Amino acid sequence: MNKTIPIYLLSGFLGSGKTSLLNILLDYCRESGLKPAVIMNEIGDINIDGQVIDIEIPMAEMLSGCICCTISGDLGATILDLCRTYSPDVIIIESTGVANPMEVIDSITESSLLTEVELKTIVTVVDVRYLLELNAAGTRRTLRLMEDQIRCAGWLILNKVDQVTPDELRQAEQLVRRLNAYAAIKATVHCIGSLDFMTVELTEDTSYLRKERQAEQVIFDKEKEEHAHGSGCDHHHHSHDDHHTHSHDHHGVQHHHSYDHVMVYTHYFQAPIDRDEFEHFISLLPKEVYRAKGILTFANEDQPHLFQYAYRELEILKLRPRAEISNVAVFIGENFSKEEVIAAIQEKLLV
Ligand SMILES: Nc1nc2c(ncn2[C@@H]2O[C@H](COP(=O)(O)OP(=O)(O)OP(=O)(O)O)[C@@H](O)[C@H]2O)c(=O)[nH]1
Repeated sequence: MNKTIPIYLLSGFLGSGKTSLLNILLDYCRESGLKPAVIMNEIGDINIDGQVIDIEIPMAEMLSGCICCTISGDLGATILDLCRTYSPDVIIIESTGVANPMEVIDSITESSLLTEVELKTIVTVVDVRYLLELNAAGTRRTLRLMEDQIRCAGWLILNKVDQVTPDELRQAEQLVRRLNAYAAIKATVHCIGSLDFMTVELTEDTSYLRKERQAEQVIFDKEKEEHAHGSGCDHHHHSHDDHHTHSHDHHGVQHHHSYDHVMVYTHYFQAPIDRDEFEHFISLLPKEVYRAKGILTFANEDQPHLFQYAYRELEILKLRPRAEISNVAVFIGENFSKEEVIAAIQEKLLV
């Protein structure tokens, strides 16, 4: 009999730490002798994060869209293809930071009709400082998406706790607990120590999601009548069809897309750039560009570098990429002017 392949879905807003968690999970798989396969989804047209994944690990890239909507139809086919080609012991999906996990569940459920896969759990990584900032500012759209990601989780990783005080961490814990009364919560730095769910889930049959979805169908009918609440995957009273912003229509309820307020600009550099000038350029980025990442060749350095910029923090690491990759940077944010970014690149970096 075929074994059922567990799927873990990593969720969380842009820059929260999903790839950091993915790398920890992959290390765990290697140490445990498990054969993983990875699906990486990026809203940009290039997979920067995938370059740090071990070349031996089968990886499917789903680019230029979000698996929760624009390319959701491809996810089932991608899962099927990975299963048939590699027979992995486990599949880990890293969704874009703007994905609404409930939509992804639909695609995974569809693929489970075609092959023996089961969504084990959704792990949502939360940047605690950013969550508190958005909550204090009452910034609706992004906050709402983050809240949906939190509601959907079976596990919640409160990450980047090095950037908040103990009191702020308590506030964040209370906030996420109000949104999700049932998820296990772990506070981490760089997602370290967040592996409990993998070890627990791999040995148990946690079909809580399936059970909830059956319950949701019943509740949905009731809620449609009441048309009462506006959000989420709350484990008790969630209705899949009324919880978020999405562009298509489910059961007659119109939605807007979760991430159409998020913009992406990809810049291909024609020549190596000066590292100091690059760091200066990054420090001047408008606050509307809250996430950037890329692979860069610096002048007078032979090895390429991976750069990560998330909410004013820049990190640059040497890299041995999986594949030959261009000198490229992806800028992500809300309502920023691509022309201004291009002009700044030309002025400050002369490329
Ligand atoms: N200070 C601090 N930085 C962190 C922590 N966790 C991750 N980072 C940094 O935050 C940046 C983004 O981390 P990623 O793991 O790439 O986040 P992500 O969620 O995969 O990002 P996207 O794929 O763009 O959505 C990187 O520079 C990380 O090194 C943390 O706990 N503390």
